[in-house]
Amino acid sequence: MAPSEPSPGAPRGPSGGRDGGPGALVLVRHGQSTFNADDRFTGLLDVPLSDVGVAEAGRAARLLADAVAREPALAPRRVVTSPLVRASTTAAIVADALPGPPPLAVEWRLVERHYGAFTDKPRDVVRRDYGEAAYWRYRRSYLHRPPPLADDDPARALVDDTLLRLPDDARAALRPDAESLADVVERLRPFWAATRARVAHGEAVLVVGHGNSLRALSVLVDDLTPEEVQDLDVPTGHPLVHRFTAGPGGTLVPAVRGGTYLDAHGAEHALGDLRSRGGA
Ligand SMILES: O=C(O)[C@H](O)COP(=O)(O)O
Repeated sequence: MAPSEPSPGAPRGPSGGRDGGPGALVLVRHGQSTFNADDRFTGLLDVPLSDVGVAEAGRAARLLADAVAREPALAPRRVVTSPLVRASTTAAIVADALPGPPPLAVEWRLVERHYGAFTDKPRDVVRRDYGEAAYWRYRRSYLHRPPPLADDDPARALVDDTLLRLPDDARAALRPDAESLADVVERLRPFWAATRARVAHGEAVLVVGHGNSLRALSVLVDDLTPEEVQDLDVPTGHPLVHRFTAGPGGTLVPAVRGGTYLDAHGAEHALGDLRSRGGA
């Protein structure tokens, strides 16, 4: 994610949680999926974790359990996950390692960005077919939507299958053909408002999502500009802790903009690898 620099003017000090201040937000992108391993666009397809991904989820679980043992205020009272199986499997593995264990809640707003016509396509094929400039624009820009998923595309039935399993309000709110990152930010706003209120009241919340749904959530958490989020990447299976101090009117002031990885060295290594392949 973004370099861990203090936000200008942000008061220092850990999240209070049990001592009366705000709680914490822990973000985890699911472990490597079978499509991540094959370098294919996934979007709304419901693909499982690879064996590497299961191991990454186990590592995330150990990292967070160790951190909670050192700092009990970090213990999530709830785990909120995207309904897609790569995320919900990761969430279950991590939750099982935590005291409680905390209950799992499913939140459709955390599903991955709808990648439109790119869904199910190998990244190198899209790059070849659309050209270098368009490939990067569609992947990294804030406002551009990928070309729409056509009705006769074989991926259409798979995406519809996912959409059918989501609640009615999700189907009404999600664009059926493709999403920009800005679209994902908009659908996450109500989720962040509810989560921010919990954190402001001292709760620690663990959120398990996807490369782009977590990039979009970070826009809201850290008030990132479109330029800042363009360079933001999220490695698989690395817990990222956001701590806050209380701001005016129940707002949260990030103590460290971009948050802090529990395994900073490992996350940096994973980010280098991810960036060498063009990011999430
Ligand atoms: O291919 C995609 O949809 C994204 O780039 C990554 O999605 P993921 O975080 O669900 O792997």
